[in-house]
Amino acid sequence: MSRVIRIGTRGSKLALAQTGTIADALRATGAEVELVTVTTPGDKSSAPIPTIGVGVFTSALREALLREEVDVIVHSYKDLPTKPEAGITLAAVPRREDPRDALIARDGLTLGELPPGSTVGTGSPRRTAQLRSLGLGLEIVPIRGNIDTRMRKVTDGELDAVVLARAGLARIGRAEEITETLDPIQMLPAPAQGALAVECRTGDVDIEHLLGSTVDDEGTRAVATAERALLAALEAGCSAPVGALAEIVEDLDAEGRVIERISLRGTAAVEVDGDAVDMVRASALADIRDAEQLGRTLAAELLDLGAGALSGPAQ
Ligand SMILES: NCc1[nH]cc(CCC(=O)O)c1CC(=O)O
Repeated sequence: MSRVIRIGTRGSKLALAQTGTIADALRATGAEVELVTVTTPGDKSSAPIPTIGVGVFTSALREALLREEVDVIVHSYKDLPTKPEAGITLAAVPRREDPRDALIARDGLTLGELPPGSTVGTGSPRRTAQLRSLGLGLEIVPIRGNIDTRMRKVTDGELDAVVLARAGLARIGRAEEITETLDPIQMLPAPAQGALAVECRTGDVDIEHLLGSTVDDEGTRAVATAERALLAALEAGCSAPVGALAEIVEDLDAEGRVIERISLRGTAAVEVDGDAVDMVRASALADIRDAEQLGRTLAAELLDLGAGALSGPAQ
């Protein structure tokens, strides 16, 4: 392709690392690539995300794309609103990193080793609800800021621990400070956590094909589709925090041939007796081509189990 490909990115260390992987992959095909930094309201405000709303990190990038200031934009997939945006195409979902959440605690402690009353920082209603439902007597402290700012609260002794996405820590080179990678049995990640979403303008077929043939990963797209379909269906029916994790598993068909299926686990919070929080959980298996339907079916099951009795945005 003879034109220079302009990739829009937020300026944070994490965003630059994520965009850098896409830029490198495109450069490896011989393309000429330029990075354009876009500041978003989410970078300027320090208000809690549930207050300023989902989309704070993504709308400014999409506006720059639609104004033709850039040709490609890269998001953390989990930060994208579930509602599709007119004029914008999801051109690639690259192979995802480890989707799990991670604990960074003082003195190398694991979750089970933190004494009751320990302070754990997170701004995520999903992480808060799941930590509470573990019944460990932890005190959850709302925090915000970039990954380095959050980690500093542990090194400075202000908090006993923080919970962050493993993928983000790996991308900025701080994964070795993780003291425990949380098992999805205890902590289901956010839908599409660890995955990137690479968008271009609808109709920009050169770019769409280039992205589709260089950085798209079919398996990641399928698991992210299942997780996001679950989130979208629950957003429509409730406002509880939601966790989801889909994985590709090998199974046998009726004739005994090995086939790939998607296994999906989901959780959502339910309020019991005032402020006590419980989580409902469910899981299901489907053909890899039925990812979207699988997400919707599991969401319906969670709603039947009582998901949605809690107020606050799903994130
Ligand atoms: N909401 C902030 C955000 N968006 C993406 C990541 C990490 C990378 C990812 O999950 O893909 C993070 C930080 C975190 O949750 O620890």
